[in-house]
Amino acid sequence: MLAVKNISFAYENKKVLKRIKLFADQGENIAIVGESGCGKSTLLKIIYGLLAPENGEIYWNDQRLLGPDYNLVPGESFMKYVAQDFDLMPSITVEENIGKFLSNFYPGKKKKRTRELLQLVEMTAFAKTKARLLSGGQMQRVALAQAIAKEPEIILLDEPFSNIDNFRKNNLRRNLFNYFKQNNITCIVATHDNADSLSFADKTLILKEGKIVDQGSPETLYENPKNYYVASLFGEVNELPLSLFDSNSNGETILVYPHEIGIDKKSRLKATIESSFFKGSSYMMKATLDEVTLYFEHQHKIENGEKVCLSISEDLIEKRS
Ligand SMILES: Nc1ncnc2c1ncn2[C@@H]1O[C@H](COP(=O)(O)OP(=O)(O)OP(=O)(O)O)[C@@H](O)[C@H]1O
Repeated sequence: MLAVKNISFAYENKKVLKRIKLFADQGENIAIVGESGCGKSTLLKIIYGLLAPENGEIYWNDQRLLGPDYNLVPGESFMKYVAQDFDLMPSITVEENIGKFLSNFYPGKKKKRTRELLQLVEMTAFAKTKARLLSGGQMQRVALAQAIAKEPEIILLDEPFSNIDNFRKNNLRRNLFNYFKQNNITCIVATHDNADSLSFADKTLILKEGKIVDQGSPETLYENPKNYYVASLFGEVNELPLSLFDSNSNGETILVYPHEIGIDKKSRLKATIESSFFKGSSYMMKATLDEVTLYFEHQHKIENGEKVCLSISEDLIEKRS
């Protein structure tokens, strides 16, 4: 188990992390999400041992991780870290870049493992290509293969798919996160990508200005967001005055995702369409309702200026208010 206990950190006198607590079981996948600059990368660097915390302790099982003030070479043998800037050796091939993390003692075993890793990150076709000729996304895939070459017990990933095109990203993400589960590798991933934090995380931690403001299963955080900040990390969300639905309300607001708003001719909530955005499987409609701007999803495009009656289920209003 990874136990991060009350970590605080400042760059010179700029406080960046405040009393962070994080626990991850063996094989657990934890996503750290939050706005840019909230301290996600800094937290990973501290866990890995690149930065020394001002206060607090980190343990892997019963072993205290002492950090850069005690280790000449950062990191521990059971832990790997893939940063946003991956440093491959430019003048050697992809397979050599991966192979340099494997033992030369059994050449047959090394070859087989390199092949496996190339397949996992879908880079087999580039095995003989020099690293300097790769695109950013291809380099990122090689860096991921390097990190898992020796089967770490825990892996720290900083925006692991940020340079990878959508075409490959979904498959690669499934392959890797399944691989971690199958091999019981603990994974801590700092991410802006909802698919990482919603679809694959066992637990999501929400960071704001260096503090954990909420944590829980992705379903719980998504269904019962504590506030607008939490909900907005998962995508578009409306913060609507409760007075739209309940005349007795006292300035309270309610969070509603666009797909939770429907059209119902019997509803008294009459809105005017302002614009529409094609999203592939649906349209995101921008509308105004009593001078409030809101977004809702609809299967078909509706023309600007048209009036529609919108509805939100009473159960949802009760749950979120
Ligand atoms: N080497 C540094 N020296 C001084 N300040 C730094 C340094 N690195 C990061 N910071 C500051 O610390 C804060 C946290 O940065 P960090 O990179 O951890 O955020 P992040 O949540 O990972 O951001 P992003 O999502 O944009 O990668 C930011 O305000 C950043 O400007």
